[in-house]
Amino acid sequence: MHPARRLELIIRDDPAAVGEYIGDYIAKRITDFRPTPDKPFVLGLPTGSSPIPTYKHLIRLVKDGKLSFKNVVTFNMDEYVGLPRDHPESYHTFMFREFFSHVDIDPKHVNLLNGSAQDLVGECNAYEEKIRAAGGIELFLGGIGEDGHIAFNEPGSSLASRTRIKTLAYDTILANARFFANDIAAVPRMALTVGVKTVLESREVVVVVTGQRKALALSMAIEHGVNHLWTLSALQTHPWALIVVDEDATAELRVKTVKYFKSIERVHEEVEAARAEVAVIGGDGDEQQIGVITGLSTWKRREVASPVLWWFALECR
Ligand SMILES: N[C@@H]1[C@@H](O)[C@H](O)[C@@H](COP(=O)(O)O)O[C@@H]1O
Repeated sequence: MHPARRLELIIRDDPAAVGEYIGDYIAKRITDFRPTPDKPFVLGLPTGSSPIPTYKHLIRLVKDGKLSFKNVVTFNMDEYVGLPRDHPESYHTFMFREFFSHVDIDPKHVNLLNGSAQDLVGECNAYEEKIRAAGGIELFLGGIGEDGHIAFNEPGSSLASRTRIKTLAYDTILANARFFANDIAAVPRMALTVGVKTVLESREVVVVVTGQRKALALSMAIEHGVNHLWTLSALQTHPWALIVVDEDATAELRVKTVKYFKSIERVHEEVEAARAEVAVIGGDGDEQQIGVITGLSTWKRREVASPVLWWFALECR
């Protein structure tokens, strides 16, 4: 399948529906990839409350025998500096509590930055190297902060940044105080984070954005230019990016933007349904012919057999 060369926005009613959508999406990517021990699927993962419904859905799929993480290698986005690994709010603890302990992943395949490493710079450089050695990240799932940061790439982060130590913005410290019994003083001031460039280098990026408090960040990221003050906006330069949001997160978007992305999804679904009913046979390029295995009449009934849609079906297969 070709990367779709676009930034796509999918809107669902609520966080649970967003989690289901992303969970199914990731499950399909992993299954289609047919990972093996020699060719594992490399998945980037976030923390935060937004991805929890996705983790819940993925766990359900594994428990139902529909998905396996046996041949999946993961890299997490970030970790606080100075919190011991076993601290209840470390991202290491979060990931095992919310996800890894409930699926069939080999703990040896789990990679998290160590925010207590003696040499933090060395830790960051080694992490980048490890990602490279794993063949790069196939799909990076991300969340965002209210200030539009992806991972811990706070406003002003270079869009060419790589894994490094990052001082947290005061807004982020305030937002994360809820995980530290609302004690602002207890929130770490620094973190290790993959860079914007690290995320952009993954072959596909999927971002979850839910809740009205993320609405301005979503608008700044997709309706305005690429800007280091809203680091999620860098996704506009990625060839294969998907943002999945709930209705609340669309509060600051223009009606026109929402309608546009909803219409794109509708047409895409029509094309997907039609594609499922045809197969492509024959030579290359101009000689390529479309052979209908089933459902030509369905195509005709739907009146979607226009040259543009045929082209699209071919292009996206
Ligand atoms: N470093 C993490 C981000 O990776 C995450 O996206 C963000 C959002 O958290 P939540 O989903 O709880 O709003 O929290 C932290 O800042």
